[in-house]
Amino acid sequence: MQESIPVITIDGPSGAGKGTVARVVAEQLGWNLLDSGAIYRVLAVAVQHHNIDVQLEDAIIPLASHLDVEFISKNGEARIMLEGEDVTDNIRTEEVGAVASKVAAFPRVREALLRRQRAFKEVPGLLADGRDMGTVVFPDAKVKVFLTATAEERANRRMIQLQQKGVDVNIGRLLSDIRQRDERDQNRKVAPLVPAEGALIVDSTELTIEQVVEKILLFANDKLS
Ligand SMILES: Nc1ncnc2c1ncn2[C@@H]1O[C@H](COP(=O)(O)OP(=O)(O)O)[C@@H](O)[C@H]1O
Ligand SMILES: Nc1ccn([C@@H]2O[C@H](COP(=O)(O)OP(=O)(O)O)[C@@H](O)[C@H]2O)c(=O)n1
Repeated sequence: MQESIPVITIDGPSGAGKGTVARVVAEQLGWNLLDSGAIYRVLAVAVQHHNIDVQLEDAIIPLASHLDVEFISKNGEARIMLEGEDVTDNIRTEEVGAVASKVAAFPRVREALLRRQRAFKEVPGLLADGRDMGTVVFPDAKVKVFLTATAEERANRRMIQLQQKGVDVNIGRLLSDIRQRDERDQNRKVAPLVPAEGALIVDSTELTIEQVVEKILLFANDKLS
């Protein structure tokens, strides 16, 4: 029964560590993983590829409904394909993140992506990360977490992450991009970024990845037992 499949949601702002922590927890539990931000990012790349104006909700809806995205494993590595093209790396730029947060503000675009996200709920369980996993997509999830950190710490983490990939970065620009994205994600009319009711709020500013994972696993064990 679909209803009995357990779900853990991790929502929060950019750079809080959601993706990293969700991956580790999913591996430890042997559960499936939904990186919902990747879907919005793929849609952003599709909008760019098809030269669609990012302001035009009506033009983006059909693209969202028929988004030809596949999450596959190639040589043991998780890859993301858009219309047959490997976009795993292109979707991770700050520019694509900014476009993703613009298309994500359209209610009917979000609606068009709902079913696709819910389809990730499969046995033995699901770890879902994003902005509205606990509030809208999986409101019945037994375990909900809101992971955050200061904007300065998140910009710093993003800087280190980009530098490791050999990308030249400006910390001032990163911080202002993160603040703009926070502002858009928190203030949009539909599915704004807010902690779900009953969510465990974890501020990771002063915590290591291992400490965050431990807190979530303890909370999950308690809620699921
Ligand atoms: N608690 C932490 N302390 C230090 N660095 C972290 C922590 N959590 C995540 N990171 C690093 O911060 C960067 C952004 O993490 P990520 O999981 O991509 O965040 P999000 O999915 O919330 O945007 C990654 O390079 C990750 O390794
Ligand atoms: N469930 C989700 C996930 C992402 N998004 C949007 O998609 C953008 C990119 O999401 P992401 O999770 O990949 O971003 P990062 O936290 O990795 O920077 C966010 O800024 C949100 O605007 C959303 O609206 N709802």
